[in-house]
Amino acid sequence: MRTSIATVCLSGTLEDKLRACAAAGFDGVEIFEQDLVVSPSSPEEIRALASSLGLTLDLYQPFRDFEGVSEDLLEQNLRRAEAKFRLMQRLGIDTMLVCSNVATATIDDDAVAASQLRSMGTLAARYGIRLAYEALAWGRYVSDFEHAWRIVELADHPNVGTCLDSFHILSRRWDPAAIEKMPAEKIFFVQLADAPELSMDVLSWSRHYRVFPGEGAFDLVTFMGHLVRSGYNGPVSLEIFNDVFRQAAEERTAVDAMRSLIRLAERTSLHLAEEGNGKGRMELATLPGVGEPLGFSFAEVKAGDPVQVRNLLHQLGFTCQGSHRTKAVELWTQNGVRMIINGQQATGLEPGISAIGLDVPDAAAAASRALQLKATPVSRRSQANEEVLQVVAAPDGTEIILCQATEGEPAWSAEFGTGSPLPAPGPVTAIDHVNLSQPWQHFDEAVLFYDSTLGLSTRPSVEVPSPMGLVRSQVMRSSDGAVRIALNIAPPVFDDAGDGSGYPQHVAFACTDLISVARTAAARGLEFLPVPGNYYEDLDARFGLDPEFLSTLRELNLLYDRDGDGEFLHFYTSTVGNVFFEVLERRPFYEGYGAPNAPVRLASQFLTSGTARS
Ligand SMILES: O=C(O)c1ccc(O)c(O)c1
Ligand SMILES: [Mg+2]
Repeated sequence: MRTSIATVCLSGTLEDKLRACAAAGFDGVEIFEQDLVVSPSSPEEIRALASSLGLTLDLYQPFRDFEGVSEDLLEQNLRRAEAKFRLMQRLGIDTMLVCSNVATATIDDDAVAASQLRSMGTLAARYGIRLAYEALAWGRYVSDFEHAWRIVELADHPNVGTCLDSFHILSRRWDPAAIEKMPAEKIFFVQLADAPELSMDVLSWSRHYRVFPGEGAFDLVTFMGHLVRSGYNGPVSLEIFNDVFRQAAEERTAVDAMRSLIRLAERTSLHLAEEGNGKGRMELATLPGVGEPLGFSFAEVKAGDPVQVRNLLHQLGFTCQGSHRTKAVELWTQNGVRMIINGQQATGLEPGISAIGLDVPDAAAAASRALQLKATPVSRRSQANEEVLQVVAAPDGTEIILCQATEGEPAWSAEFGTGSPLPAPGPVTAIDHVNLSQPWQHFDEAVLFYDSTLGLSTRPSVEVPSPMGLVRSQVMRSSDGAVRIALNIAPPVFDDAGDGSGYPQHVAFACTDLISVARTAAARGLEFLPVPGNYYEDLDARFGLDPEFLSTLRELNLLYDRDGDGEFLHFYTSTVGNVFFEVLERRPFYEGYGAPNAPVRLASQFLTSGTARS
């Protein structure tokens, strides 16, 4: 599959964009006219830069409002087109995107549109240029890709073909199966975009909310299946108009973009293996298939001064199982649940979640897959005869450690000298989930990262009101729920550095008896996150709880929820640095995360963090 990307997807100057696309591994780019018009570089310089970067210039776009016009206007439009053909010759680009007229068309007649496109094709042929006619979803008379195709057929000119753009097709819910009926050689170009389900006018949706494949709700795998079966083998190009990507660092966005295409190629290839690929010629690279993660192996908190984190873990029933032979690292356990306190290179650092260890069926394959998906490898300092761990960085910088699943204790735990005589038993049974705050500009990237590299899938996102603004929260989980990672967009008030780091994150432990964990913790002096009295009155109004039970909840600052048959009890510790802990009990078969209680937590954290205005 030849990969391409429109320069409009990225921030920066045209030169910045070209460098970022090349670095991310794209074969080519579409030059968006506006990027060229504002550039101080001449067309020849842009052509030379692209060539030196190994990028082909695949398309010049857009040419607007051409067809369906009066004879006078046609003449002007042809003159305008000819100027662009000359420019394209200087750039060395042979394909121009012509989008269906949205503004100046006055004649709703396919024969007229076709004959005007034919004239344009005859002119283009003199410059060796091909025209790819694209139906914009909000075109005046042509908004459907099959309609655009009928006009191309009527135009019947070798230099006039069509451009398919998944956004315009899927946003209008046209059936992409019709692509298979088109002769592949008349599909001159293909653009891909995904988008979240939104209820708004299609133009605003298209111009502001497109996302890379896999980050939205469109079925691009089926779309690609039809495309491959049509026999198309030209560039597959990303055209993403997105307000956030246009502000984010272009190198990262380009990598995110490439990751989306690599993942889409894999999914398409799997889909075609099931359904058959007809006359498909497109080569689709696959990736090492890896099973889903089986569970959390551990979570790691980095802390310059470990005292506060040690205290919290002790209060929650953990014991120190030992210090690492060679590093300032401690292993704390309870009943097989592992927490690492890492004091290496953490002098002066506020405590915060730095890594998550995931048990995977094949660590080497999982690491290879992640690297092929352009995850950033991380080398952790290790000495001879220590376990070498496979580590990649998630988009927010959290290190993801891919641990070979084993029966019993992992090999690396032998590197910790024995502290406590016995691993402590206790009611805590697992890490239930880890909650990570994401920089706002990398949220979609994070979702794609966890989906593509780890095989976690998304749950519907929720928005939680807090005193700092709405917090968007998205759970990614393995199919059996053994791994759940909740991603939150950090409200900017808490995020001075703009990288999510200012916002507290947490590890949630599942237990079998929340009230006993809370009582032990209280006896050991745990500072609970305080819960307001109003909350308990509301709880009583909603659920009519047994008065004794309600007063226990109130006494211990416990939160409560119910869904279907299941019940949920949980509490939060106070925050140290940037980390706090949650302990929860899922009484069968509660599947959620206590979403109605999230605003209570956020408001209480706001009041106790010193951020509140007095
Ligand atoms: O929003 C637009 O105008 C626009 C322009 C060119 C395209 O290829 C497209 O899909 C949309
Ligand atoms: Mg398009």
